[in-house]
Amino acid sequence: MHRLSRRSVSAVLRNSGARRRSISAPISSSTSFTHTVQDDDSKLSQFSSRWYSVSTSGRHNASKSTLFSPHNGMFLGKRYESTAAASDASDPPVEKYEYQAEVSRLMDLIVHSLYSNKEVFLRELISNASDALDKLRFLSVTEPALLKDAVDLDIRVQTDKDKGIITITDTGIGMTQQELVDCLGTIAQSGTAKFLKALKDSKDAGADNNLIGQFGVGFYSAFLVSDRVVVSTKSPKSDKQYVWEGEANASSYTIREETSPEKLIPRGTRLTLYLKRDDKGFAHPERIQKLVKNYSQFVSFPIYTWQEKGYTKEVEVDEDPAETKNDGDGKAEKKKKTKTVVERYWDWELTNETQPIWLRNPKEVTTEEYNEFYKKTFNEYLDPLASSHFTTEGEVEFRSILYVPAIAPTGRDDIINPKTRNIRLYVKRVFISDDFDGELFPRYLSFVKGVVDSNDLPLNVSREILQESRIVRIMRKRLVRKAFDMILGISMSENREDYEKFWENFGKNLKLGCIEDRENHKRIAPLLRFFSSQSDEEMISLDEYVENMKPEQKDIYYIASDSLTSARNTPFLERLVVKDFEVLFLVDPIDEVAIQNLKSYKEKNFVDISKEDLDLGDKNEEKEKEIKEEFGRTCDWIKKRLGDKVASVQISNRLSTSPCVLVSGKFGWSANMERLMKAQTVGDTSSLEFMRSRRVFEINPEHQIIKDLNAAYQTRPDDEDALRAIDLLYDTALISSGFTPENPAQLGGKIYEMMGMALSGKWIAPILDSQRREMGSSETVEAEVVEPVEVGGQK
Ligand SMILES: Nc1ncnc2c1ncn2[C@@H]1O[C@H](COP(=O)(O)OP(=O)(O)OP(=O)(O)O)[C@@H](O)[C@H]1O
Repeated sequence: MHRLSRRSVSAVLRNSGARRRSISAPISSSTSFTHTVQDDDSKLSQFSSRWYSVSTSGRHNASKSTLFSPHNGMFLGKRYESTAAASDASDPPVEKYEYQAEVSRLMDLIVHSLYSNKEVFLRELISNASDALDKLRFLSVTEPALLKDAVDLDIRVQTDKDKGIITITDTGIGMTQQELVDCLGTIAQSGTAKFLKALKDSKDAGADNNLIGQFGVGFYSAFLVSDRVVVSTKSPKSDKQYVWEGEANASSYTIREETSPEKLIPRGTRLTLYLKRDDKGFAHPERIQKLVKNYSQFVSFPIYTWQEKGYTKEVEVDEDPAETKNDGDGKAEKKKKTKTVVERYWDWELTNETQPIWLRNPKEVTTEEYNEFYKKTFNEYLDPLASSHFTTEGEVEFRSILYVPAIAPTGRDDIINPKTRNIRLYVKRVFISDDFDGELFPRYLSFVKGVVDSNDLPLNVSREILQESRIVRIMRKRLVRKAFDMILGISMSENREDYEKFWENFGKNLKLGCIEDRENHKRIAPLLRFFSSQSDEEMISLDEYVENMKPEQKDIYYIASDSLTSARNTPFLERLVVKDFEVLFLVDPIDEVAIQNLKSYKEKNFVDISKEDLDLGDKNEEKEKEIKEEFGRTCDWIKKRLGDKVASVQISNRLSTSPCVLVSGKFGWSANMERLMKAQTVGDTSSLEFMRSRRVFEINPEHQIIKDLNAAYQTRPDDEDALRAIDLLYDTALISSGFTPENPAQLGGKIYEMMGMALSGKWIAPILDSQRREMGSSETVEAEVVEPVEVGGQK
């Protein structure tokens, strides 16, 4: 589908007279009358005072007239008809025009500002040339006669380093006399106008940005490096060729007809830049070649640069009479001598790749070519894991090749650094930028590399434009979708190792995506991988988990832990293992938050098995009632002893071998989360305290210790040993459930105390007995009972 290029659109805008001054009389000719201009545009008015002062200065003995566009009456500038030119009857008249006030201002800025990135001038001018060729190509579809001159569509850059001149010639659409005035004397709603606005804003904000580097300023960037610019142009719409001439610092320009036969061109535009003294270095052929390669490598028309070449050849050299041999017959044998010389000549050299790989038909590009392009463009030494080449059409059109690198950059910080320069944006094959901050890809996908070439964005797209543009938002959506398709492709590859490699390098990014990109949960979830209670050596996908679910299983279970070993051994697993329910092991600190953000997968909720109210689908209400009757009061007794340390004490349905476990509140933090939060908390710990008080102490009524405690409550509820056993049970459950004890030394003390009680002279008593027997005494010697040690003020 053919589309009008952005520049044609900007020309339309320019001609529409939007934001122009109001004109109060009908206009019949472009030059016929003077007119009072009223500036009702506040933005323009800041420049207009200069305009009026210039227009009334009248340096020349010239007749003045105000120019309006014949198409729409738009104000274009003022024209002086030079009397000097008119005096020579053989020369066509040179017409002198004032720049529109904004152009003067812009040129003034360009000339008087010290911009470091001057070299962008070439990119801008080549891009104008490429646009002119695009426009011609587009129009020739309906008007084939436009191509009747049979000249190739190309761009040629010639340099004269001695004189400091650069000539850029294209065979594009050219400009008529009127277009020269419209286009090179005025600024409409183009990027250049935005540039001026941004410049004003940045000045207001006190910033001194290198705005030309960011924006480009179209044609006027020629004055970054030139004192004088001559534009000689021939439009197929006109029989005549016109020459526009402007100087840096001047407030006016001239237009005349080209009459020298040797300067006539069949079609297109020739720009001659007379470089400033300090910028003559740009006229070195090698430098120009380098700039073309750097900035305009993928312009879709051939760009030739004028280069010196050489070839070697053998030439005969004058023979030395001393070396002439006599063959004995008296005849002298002439010995021919040659030498190798380098013959130098100048010729055009193709300097860009005319067909960027992304413009080619994907069916015709080999994997090797994609990989080569990737390595060359991104300075990579490994082939990518995957690539995707696509075109989008419709609302927004762009072409792109995306890649998933084989490895993550070294230094983990880089992984979620959006400023990775991984996406190179082109607008109509002109390289625009690779310096993005999440505009084209969310930061969690910033590892994806690639090129994006849009026809819909303005060439001088700035970060601000990118952030605000609806086009960019649509592009971003599509790019993200394509990136996911590409990753899904790796995950479905027969070679499981590929995805393992991907996961190892970029798994964290996808988990971050679960947290940051709700919109794409459906795309991210199938790509996640975890170890599980039934697969702790090979990670599984959520699909594999769901496939492996038992018929009576409703939810997807998980436990978050700091290591596989502790996940494997957690008491929370016990009943699930008995029931053969698989449990995901979330051992990466980010896992738990990621899963909590997902909430469910394929309509199955994620359930943390370390939290209150775990329902394993096997409730037996009668049995529960029975147990409650038997242990209910014991629970209350334990709660009384533990006080505020726990929210409640309940009978567990998740234990089989452990006596008890400490469960997090339904909406509280798991042990894992508590540990992570603790590591990050500085200062106020009130939320930690609160979460702690929400824990639930669950007891296993089948366990002997609990049965003993139940008996203790019924017989001697005040027994010190029983109460100490409750304390120790709590502390032990704290550790085995993954929490950190608040006072490890005190816990140590309690353990020693219990050990003392348990052993109570088990090995020493027989020794004492035998000693006594040896001494012949019949007295029984009491084994020394270890007294409880007081630790931290508590026995
Ligand atoms: N080589 C060329 N051939 C034909 N027309 C040209 C050429 N160079 C410039 N023009 C005309 O001059 C106009 C102004 O060019 P300029 O580069 O200043 O602005 P732009 O390309 O429209 O917008 P931007 O400010 O975004 O670059 C162009 O829109 C185009 O119509």
